[in-house]
Amino acid sequence: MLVFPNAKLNLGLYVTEQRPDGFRNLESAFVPLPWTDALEVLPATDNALTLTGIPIPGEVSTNLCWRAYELLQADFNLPPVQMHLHKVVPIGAGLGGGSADAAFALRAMNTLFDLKLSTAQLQQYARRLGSDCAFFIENKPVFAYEKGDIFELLALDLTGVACKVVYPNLHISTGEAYSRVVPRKPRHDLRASLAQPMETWRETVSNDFEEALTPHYPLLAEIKHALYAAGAVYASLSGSGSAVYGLFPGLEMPPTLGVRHDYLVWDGLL
Ligand SMILES: C[C@](O)(CO)[C@H](O)COP(=O)(O)OP(=O)(O)OC[C@H]1O[C@@H](n2ccc(N)nc2=O)[C@H](O)[C@@H]1O
Ligand SMILES: Nc1ncnc2c1ncn2[C@@H]1O[C@H](COP(=O)(O)OP(=O)(O)OP(=O)(O)O)[C@@H](O)[C@H]1O
Repeated sequence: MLVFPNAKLNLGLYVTEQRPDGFRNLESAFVPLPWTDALEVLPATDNALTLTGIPIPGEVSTNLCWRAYELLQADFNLPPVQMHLHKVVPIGAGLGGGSADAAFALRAMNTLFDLKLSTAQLQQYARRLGSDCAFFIENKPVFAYEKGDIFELLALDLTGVACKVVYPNLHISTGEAYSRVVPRKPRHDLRASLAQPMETWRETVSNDFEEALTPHYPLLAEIKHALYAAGAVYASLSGSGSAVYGLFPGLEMPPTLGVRHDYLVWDGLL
């Protein structure tokens, strides 16, 4: 079975509270971004995970696709699988790429082995693999809260909006990013702000990681500025970075951007 795990963008992100379990509560909106990896999962006689594309740090046995298999294997005594992951979405980008691989692996095995797990059950497994992971089970625009893994569906349709994502070849680890943010009350009601026209978001929809990380990584502000200068109606850091995106509603494709040629750029329609 061949699946294409897509990335996500965060529209607004408020880190609101330190939790007793060491994590933070947050409020954010997640939307799917059609920048994808490719993952093949096949029943096999021996277990294997092979990798191509962008190198993934760490042992293959710690890969989130593998950990997804092990979670289900422990409960359902699955046969061996052969998996191949072709990695395209940059890592440490705030795009949830690793989480998507894990969620799509869970979904693929649910189908392949006819496990009959419900959406809620798959989300429960996904939560054990990472805070972002559960989003990719339904993969629809949501308002997310608590650890970023409890959702309310959002009536926000950005389908067809031209988007540009710039990854400045800078790996920001999620843990490091959180350690730089001091939790505080949300500055705006995110759901109310997102219900207003996109032209207003620049003033009302912000990402707490952007303010905390920009003094350490000024290039994040430079990219955002370049996106606005090119005509973006809204631009922001995604998640804990380092990818910065711009939205260009009404265009068939985002304009070209004068950024460094070693930056990785994704252009397309949401
Ligand atoms: C920044 C976001 O991408 C926004 O969507 C997510 O909150 C990150 O989710 P993720 O990459 O799946 O993160 P996890 O693998 O669950 O956690 C990595 C590390 O980030 C911190 N972390 C993560 C999520 C959260 N709600 N609070 C945290 O403090 C913790 O230090 C944790 O050890
Ligand atoms: N399939 C995978 N793809 C990417 N990273 C993986 C994968 N499996 C395990 N990892 C580990 O997860 C780490 C990446 O997590 P990180 O949270 O920084 O990035 P991400 O999942 O790409 O996106 P985000 O920054 O939104 O969480 C890597 O350093 C790698 O060791």
